[in-house]
Amino acid sequence: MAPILVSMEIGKDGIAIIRICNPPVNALTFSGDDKFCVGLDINIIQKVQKTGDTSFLPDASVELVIDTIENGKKPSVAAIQGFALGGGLELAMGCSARIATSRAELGLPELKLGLIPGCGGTQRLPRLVGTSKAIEMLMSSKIITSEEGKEFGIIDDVVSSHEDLLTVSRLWALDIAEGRKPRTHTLQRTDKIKPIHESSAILEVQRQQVLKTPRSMPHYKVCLDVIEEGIVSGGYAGVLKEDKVFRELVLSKSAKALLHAYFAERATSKVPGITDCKIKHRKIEKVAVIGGGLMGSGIATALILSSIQVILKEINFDYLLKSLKSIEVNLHSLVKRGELLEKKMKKAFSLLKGVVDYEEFTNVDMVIEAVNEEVLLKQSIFEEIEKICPPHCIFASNTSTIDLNVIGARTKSQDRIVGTHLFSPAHVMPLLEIVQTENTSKLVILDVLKFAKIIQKIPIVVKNCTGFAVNRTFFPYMQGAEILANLGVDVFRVDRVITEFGMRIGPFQLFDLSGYSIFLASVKEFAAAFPDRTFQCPLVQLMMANGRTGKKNGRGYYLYKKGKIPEPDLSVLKIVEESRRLASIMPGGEPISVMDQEIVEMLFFPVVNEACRVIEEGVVLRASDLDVASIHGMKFPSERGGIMYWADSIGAEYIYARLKYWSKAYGNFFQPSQFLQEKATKGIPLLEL
Ligand SMILES: C[C@H](O)CC(=O)SCCNC(=O)CCNC(=O)[C@H](O)C(C)(C)COP(=O)(O)OP(=O)(O)OC[C@H]1O[C@@H](n2cnc3c(N)ncnc32)[C@H](O)[C@@H]1OP(=O)(O)O
Repeated sequence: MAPILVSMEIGKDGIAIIRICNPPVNALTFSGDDKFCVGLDINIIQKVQKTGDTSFLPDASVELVIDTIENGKKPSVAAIQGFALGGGLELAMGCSARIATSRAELGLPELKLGLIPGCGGTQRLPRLVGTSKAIEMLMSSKIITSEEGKEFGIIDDVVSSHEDLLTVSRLWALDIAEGRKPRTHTLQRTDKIKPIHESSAILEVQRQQVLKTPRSMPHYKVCLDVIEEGIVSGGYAGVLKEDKVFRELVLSKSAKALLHAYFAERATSKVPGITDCKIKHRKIEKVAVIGGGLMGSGIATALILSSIQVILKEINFDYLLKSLKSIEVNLHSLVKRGELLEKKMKKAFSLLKGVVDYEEFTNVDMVIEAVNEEVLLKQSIFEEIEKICPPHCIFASNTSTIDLNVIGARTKSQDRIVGTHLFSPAHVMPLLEIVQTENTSKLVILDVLKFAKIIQKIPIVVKNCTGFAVNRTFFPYMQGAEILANLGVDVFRVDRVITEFGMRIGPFQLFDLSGYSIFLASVKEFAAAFPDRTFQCPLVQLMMANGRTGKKNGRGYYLYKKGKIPEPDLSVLKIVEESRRLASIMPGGEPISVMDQEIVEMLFFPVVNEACRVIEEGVVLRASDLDVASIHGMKFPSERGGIMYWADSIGAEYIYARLKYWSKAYGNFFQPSQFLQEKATKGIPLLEL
């Protein structure tokens, strides 16, 4: 690791400017060129986790932040630009004042990494913004703007430019040093902290919330305990407890898994042969979206929120108005949830233009087709846009199943065709699967990778195949649930066990939410591509024949009523019985008996198995891409590190043995892949290629 450059320069006014430079993001440093500090160097955390030796962690909490900065002889002022995150914001909160540029971003995201702040953040944040706000910021790991920071009480002054930052910070330092402004010691402040009984009540409400999070996430509750220690016994005692807990948590199972997920996510934007070459990406400023249904309107929402100009095309004015309305609803719901300012919503909406023809397509940089999954329709659209769009324009399809070569078969622009598979709702779900065919140019992939960054999506670059990486890998999860139901396992028990494992909802509720007809269309595609391992299950058709369409008509495995939590509909059990009779896969005609753990394994081991095939076929660049895909595409619990990390924590040998056993008992669906067998026999982790 290169040494961190520290410089100190004393100006004529007697104010010393300390700069510590540690590119690219100033990990636990004061002030580099464009980022204040993004917190403790995460590579150090990784080193501690690999070695089990916590002595690699800096002893900064008391000695540096309390003794030197907060209680030192001279007052200090934090001049913040870029990011002040984690330990970076904690250093700033130890200063007597904080000045930030208007574009600076602040936050304590440690809980996202399975940790709690370790430099006094659990103590100083409540003292600056009040207990409730501090808990909200900590629990959500949310990053806020400097304007919000000022409103909440973290930031003392916001300046409009980089040039003003040092000038204004210097003035603040002089004013404090010469007594014109008070020198504050955040840790000693009590004005924002409510009396103990009121604070305890706030903390108790949060504890009840935390109980709802998976058991494998201890740090949420521990964080509340540490905040409480500071309220009951004082800030200094709180800092000491925080330091102790931080060091324990670094080595916890969930922190290791979450850090793996963090590094896996970082890796996805690095594509050998593309991002390491000297190709320069082009700007994507104006995008046409074709089709304004659920996906298209979600995509348009995501784009305008990222300041991209959007032309939304529908086939007639009726449909167009509906699409524009959906986008408006999407934006309003973000405002209502406090995730978007009214002003920004208006600006976003002004970037949208609805059309019913191709006239406006002459100067777009990219087209994203998001119409129904009909091959002929998509082919004619691509043929049409090739005639109208400029030669640099990228032709993207949001298809989740159809072969991109088939979609682009009637064009000459094979090199410009790419898959941009977003997940619904597209303005909320963070994953973007970028599908490259053998003809897609490197430049187009590079452009779409940059585009992903602009629209704040996590990209994974995958090869063209049925279901691509995410749907293909997770299709067996839904099929596994159907098999279990037909083997005699209660559908509601399956959902309960799976949510206890950490999935947000169980597979049967997922059937209800995603819609039965979409699932049936996938079964058709998968049966054609992988006939040997696709289970033809009568259950979904039976549900539809009984007038159930899931959430759409309020009746599925669950009953859906506006504003109410979905309730299991026990009358569905008769339909499940009928399916069991038709499928006839119960050994000896009797329901099988399984432990809860086996339910988890029978659903997720087939996923691991398919993931192995996806890796072997080179559909993904690295096995850890499937961890990212599982967390962000399927909501696999991040504290388990993703599907492959979780599989490795169990071991390929055990997974192989279980699949082999089930394949003999229940059929080919469970047949272990060659890749898994090899890894199991050689004892090599699945993440190791
Ligand atoms: C004691 C304390 O309480 C404990 C802590 O502080 S724990 C650390 C808390 N801080 C964080 O979690 C911040 C993590 N970083 C981020 O969220 C994002 O990187 C960011 C929002 C700061 C910047 O995003 P962006 O501008 O898109 O740049 P991004 O590509 O992510 O990062 C640039 C490089 O900096 C690295 N980096 C970012 N944060 C880092 C950190 N805290 N330590 C070491 N490296 C870091 C990234 O890995 C990346 O390296 P790479 O190019 O080799 O992959």
